[in-house]
Amino acid sequence: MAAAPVLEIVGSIGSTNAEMLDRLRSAEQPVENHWLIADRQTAGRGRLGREWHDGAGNFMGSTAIVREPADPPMQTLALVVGIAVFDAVASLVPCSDGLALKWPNDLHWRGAKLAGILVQASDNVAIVGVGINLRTAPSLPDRRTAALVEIGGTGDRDLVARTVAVQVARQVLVWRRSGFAAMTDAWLERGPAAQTPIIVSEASGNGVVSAGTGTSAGTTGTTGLFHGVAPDGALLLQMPDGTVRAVHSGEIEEGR
Ligand SMILES: O=C(O)CCCC[C@@H]1SC[C@@H]2NC(=O)N[C@@H]21
Repeated sequence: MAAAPVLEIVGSIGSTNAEMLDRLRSAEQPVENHWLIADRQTAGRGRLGREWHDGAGNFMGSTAIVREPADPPMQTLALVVGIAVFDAVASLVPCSDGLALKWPNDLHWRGAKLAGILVQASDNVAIVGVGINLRTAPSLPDRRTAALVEIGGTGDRDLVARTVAVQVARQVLVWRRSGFAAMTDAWLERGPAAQTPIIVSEASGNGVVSAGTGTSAGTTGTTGLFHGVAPDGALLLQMPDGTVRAVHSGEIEEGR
């Protein structure tokens, strides 16, 4: 069994991920199961170079996963943490029916974003950052957002922190013992239904670029059907001609 998590709580900070990366650069030895949690972030980061919006009473925390020689590929960690965050949140809401993972690692409530995960890996350490809207859902021009208290869940940040930390430790243990290939079913049980129409914008470097092979009102990207996730964490997209294509980085939205 993993040791009990240590929660280091700070007031205002730029970004818990950036702080953990700074600690790594200053040769501080990272310890697993240690979470740095901020009351507020002034420079929160999201995937693909986006900003992560700060909100009073929300959960914003990061931890380190230190690579062991026999560990599965680090790029699958983000999906593993997605499973953990799903389970943590599901245990803290009265009914989890509307919760779903969105590839690669967002958590949605009836299509509105509730939580996001940012994994930043160096050679042998992955910094895993988790943001969950507990009390404040930011207003964004391009997406719907939700907060846990709005859906009947807890607004107790420290309870959420403990629950997330325990679930992440649990899923990382499963990942280490069995590999992500053995966890794809667990991800799919929490993810979109097979054959859901989706539009994929593939990422290159830090930004999202359209693959440019299809269009839908106001959106460009590759349109296809959700076909699952691969053992290496890639999204499997079934193309209109029936072939299946693996997408390693990018963004999806539901199509029609
Ligand atoms: O959805 C995303 O794009 C990922 C969002 C990750 C946000 C968390 S909040 C704690 C940690 N610190 C950051 O700056 N980002 C992550």
